[in-house]
Amino acid sequence: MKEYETKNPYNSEVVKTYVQDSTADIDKKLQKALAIEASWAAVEIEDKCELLSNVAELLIDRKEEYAELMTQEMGKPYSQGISEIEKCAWACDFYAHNAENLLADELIETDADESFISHDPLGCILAVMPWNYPFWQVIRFAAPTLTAGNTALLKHAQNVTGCSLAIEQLFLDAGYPEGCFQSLKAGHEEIEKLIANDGIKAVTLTGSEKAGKSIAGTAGKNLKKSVLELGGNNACIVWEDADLDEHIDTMVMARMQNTGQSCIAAKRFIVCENIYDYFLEKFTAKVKSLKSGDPMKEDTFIGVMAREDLAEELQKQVNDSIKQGAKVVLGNMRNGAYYSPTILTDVTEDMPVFKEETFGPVAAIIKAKNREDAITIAANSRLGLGSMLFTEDTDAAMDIISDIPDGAFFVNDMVKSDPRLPFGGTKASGYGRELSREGILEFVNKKTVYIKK
Ligand SMILES: O=CCCCC(=O)O
Repeated sequence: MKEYETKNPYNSEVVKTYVQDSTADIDKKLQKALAIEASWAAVEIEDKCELLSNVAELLIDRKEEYAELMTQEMGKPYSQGISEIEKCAWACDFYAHNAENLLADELIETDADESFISHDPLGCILAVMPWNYPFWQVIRFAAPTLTAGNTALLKHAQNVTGCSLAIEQLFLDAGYPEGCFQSLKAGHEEIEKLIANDGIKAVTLTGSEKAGKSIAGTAGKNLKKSVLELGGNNACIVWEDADLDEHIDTMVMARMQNTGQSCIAAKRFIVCENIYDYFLEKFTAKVKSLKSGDPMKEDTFIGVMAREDLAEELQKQVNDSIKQGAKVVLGNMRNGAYYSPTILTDVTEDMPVFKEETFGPVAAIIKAKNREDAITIAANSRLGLGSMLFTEDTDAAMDIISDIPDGAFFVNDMVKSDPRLPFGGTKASGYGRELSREGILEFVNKKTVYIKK
């Protein structure tokens, strides 16, 4: 029997001790999922959507409880936890209202009497999810995937096991049949075995590039589909005509949300030299004004990082960049899992804070000669989740859409997910899309039906 603890990163107190699932426990859960696969797939779409509306309602009723749980387990500022749960409810409402249309047969005229694409569920989908948005990342996958008629097994990050079990209970309380959505308390070794099992039809991962390579490798070897949402090193490009008075708060939010622990955060600020000094002055002033502290307090914006080792790793990336010539304008102070909001200038393209994803409150600022130079610097990344551009010249912004090699391009706003829009990356940020029509169609059999009468 293997036990593990979840720990509050703010005060190091143990939140709870759990017993890890054995191989037999995991198999039992898989068998339970398989046992209801056909009956769940046969439930009318209207009824599935009603259950999803129940989830949305319960999320809103329980948002304080769930936000507190996230704060305890991974240090998310409470108020940002409330917003996360509200966003989960939004995604559930979106699919509750739109799934029927999105899954409808797609008629295609051919020389058959009738030809169309139908969308059948695949079966049991394995989801491997990270700790940074413990509810949102799961709901982003589960709301469309269950509504398409699949069942799901969730392997969540161990430090958010309480959230993982709360989500399982949430689906049961909303009226989903037992076995439709189950949480595993499993280690990585079990996941490899599970992917190879015939009962698992596909796998989705939100996580690191290393985890992506391993999971996609196992999935590929077993001819299973995978969707990967991996890291990001998003550029925030600031052209010389950007309206900083209007947008500086958004730019700061783009980097510092969730204490900087977000794949889609702005990590590299690439600023045209004509506006550089004014940008740095305003950006620094705003970052300085962010309140750090007890993540349970309503007015705390910067909490602790989810684990002390993550804060240490981040500080190492910063210190290695300083050795290569980066200058600290603000921050670079660590106390346990707390890492103070940090701004680095004189960042060059060979430094860790430019080349690697920084998963915490660190802004790397790079000066660009002009608009073209800024775009070239931004595109120099192995990752391709998204880019944002701030400019008053939206015609010029439209002209460079195809120069942005990422999964998303936002102009005068931060890269963010929205249930109505596809979400996913290119290059080492992964493949496949979540949310919107694209997301609900990732885990269906797009069956060609061709009928001659
Ligand atoms: O780490 C990834 C964060 C994704 C947040 C979102 O979907 O908005």
